[in-house]
Amino acid sequence: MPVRGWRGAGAAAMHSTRDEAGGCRYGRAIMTDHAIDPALLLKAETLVEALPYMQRYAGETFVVKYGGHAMGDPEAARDFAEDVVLMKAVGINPIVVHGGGPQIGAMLKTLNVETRFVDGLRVTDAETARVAEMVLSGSINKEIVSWIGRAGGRAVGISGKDGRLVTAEKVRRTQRDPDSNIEQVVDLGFVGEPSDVDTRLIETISKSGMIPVVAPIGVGADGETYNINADTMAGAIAIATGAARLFLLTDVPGVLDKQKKLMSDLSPAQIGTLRQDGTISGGMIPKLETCVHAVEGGVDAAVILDGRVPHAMLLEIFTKRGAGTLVRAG
Ligand SMILES: Nc1ncnc2c1ncn2[C@@H]1O[C@H](COP(=O)(O)OP(=O)(O)O)[C@@H](O)[C@H]1O
Ligand SMILES: CC(=O)N[C@@H](CCC(=O)OP(=O)(O)O)C(=O)O
Repeated sequence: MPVRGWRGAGAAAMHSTRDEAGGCRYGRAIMTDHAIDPALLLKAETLVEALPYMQRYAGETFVVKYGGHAMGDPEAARDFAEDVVLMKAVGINPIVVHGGGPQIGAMLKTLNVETRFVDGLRVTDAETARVAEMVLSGSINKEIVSWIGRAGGRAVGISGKDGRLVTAEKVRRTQRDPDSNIEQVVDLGFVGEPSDVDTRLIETISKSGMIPVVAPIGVGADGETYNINADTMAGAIAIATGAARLFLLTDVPGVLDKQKKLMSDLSPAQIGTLRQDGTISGGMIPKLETCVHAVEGGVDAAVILDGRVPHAMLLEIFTKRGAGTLVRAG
């Protein structure tokens, strides 16, 4: 199945058929005696260009991860909410999973709690877990619900704890000591990874015409609260819901190579190399691990997109002018 308009043979065929049948509609219209505002005609063209994509994606689930770095600007948040509401209006089932790393960092700073990351994951003691849940499930989750409401949609804000959506287990990481070269276990505290996803609650919300907005907090087998990287959470939900797409919105144009040039397509094998040669670091590590996991788990494609670009998702889904880094299984 073609995954992007501008790379998909199917979409190209649809466009050429339309051109052969009707010529350029904009060109044809200005041949008449009635002058029609060209800007309006361009708008109509854009809608017609979107039609085959709307038809193709109706009924599909798209998981959208909205990163903390992409959230800062109110205009970007409004654009993001409009994109999600538009997707729902044309029959796609969007599920929003949000981050909030910078916002958790700011709150920890206010509270004078030190924080550090290992491979893009925040080391989380009991106090940090409490703050992370407060910021993610409390303020950020409800803010996104409000933005979607303002854009004319209906959203329900939940975390992985609700309806036991995400059961988590403790992440176990090892790191090689640079001096001794010995592999050592690193204790990240209450950092979890999804071990089970029960999709019933999000399916109920989606089927009722509403948009689920999920905070990346999970619950352990004994009821402990786990702080989960939001990319990891989004990937697990995308696999469990059989999503066709996973969008990861962040604050860079996509994955950049060592010369800072955008890498527009990546396979899981190439991603392994990027990690080994140090091209990717920090938050990009869990992001790309998630993309690999998702496409190997059945998601058609995962795309890392610049959330600062107005309507980045609409351009990616409904036009030939998508951008970002697209990951597909080998
Ligand atoms: N090769 C790379 N290309 C692009 N970004 C990279 C790369 N390596 C590391 N990064 C970092 O990854 C960050 C995105 O991850 P993260 O900070 O977790 O964002 P978010 O909060 O949106 O999930 C970028 O801002 C950038 O600093
Ligand atoms: C374990 C872990 O690192 N959890 C993340 C959860 C939020 C997140 O992932 O937010 P972004 O997507 O904005 O980075 C954290 O505490 O920052």
